[in-house]
Amino acid sequence: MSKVILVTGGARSGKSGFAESLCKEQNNSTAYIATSVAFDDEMKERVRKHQQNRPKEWKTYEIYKDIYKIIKEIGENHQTVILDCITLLVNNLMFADGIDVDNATEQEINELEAYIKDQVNKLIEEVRKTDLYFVMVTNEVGLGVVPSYKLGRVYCDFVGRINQMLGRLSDEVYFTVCGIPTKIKG
Ligand SMILES: Nc1nc2c(ncn2[C@@H]2O[C@H](COP(=O)(O)OP(=O)(O)OP(=O)(O)O)[C@@H](O)[C@H]2O)c(=O)[nH]1
Repeated sequence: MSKVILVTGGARSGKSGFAESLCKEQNNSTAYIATSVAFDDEMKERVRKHQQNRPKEWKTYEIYKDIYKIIKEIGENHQTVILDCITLLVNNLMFADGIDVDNATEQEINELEAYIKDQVNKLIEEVRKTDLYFVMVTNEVGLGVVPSYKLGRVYCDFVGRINQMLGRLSDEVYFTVCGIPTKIKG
């Protein structure tokens, strides 16, 4: 039976490190799903350090679209998965494959959100068919003020609602503040 865990928190709250420690405790074959795309040199350097610092035995998959399609294969070869992170998955689906949000109609925005939710739902559905210990990292993006520009508001709405959906679908949820994780579900 699978176990699905969601770790949320602000930027630099220690959420990725905590999620990795949960996976290390499992002490078995682990896959790392990276949803980020390194666009600039600073991000490339960040990614390089992450790769250097995680256990050499972990297998890395760099993917943000149709992740559900590789879950069966991952489930056959690994027992544990860390997906870092949901926020960049939403970001990339919005910008790489999505629409010009600033000039989009309400219907186009609703369709884009439905598409991203469908990607996330299918992912969890596939995970539930496996015995994976599946840890997802996300950002708690809505703790500040509501952005004054449309793109920011749409992004916060998408991530907030997808986090709520994942909160419902996860067996355990942790909230990380100042490097301290607190279990808020399970
Ligand atoms: N493409 C790619 N991205 C990676 C890889 N390893 C890590 N990342 C990305 O690095 C990001 C996490 O980096 P950080 O900015 O250091 O962490 P953070 O989540 O903001 O901060 P914390 O809350 O402290 O964890 C995630 O979005 C990952 O997708 C990799 O091998 N390839």
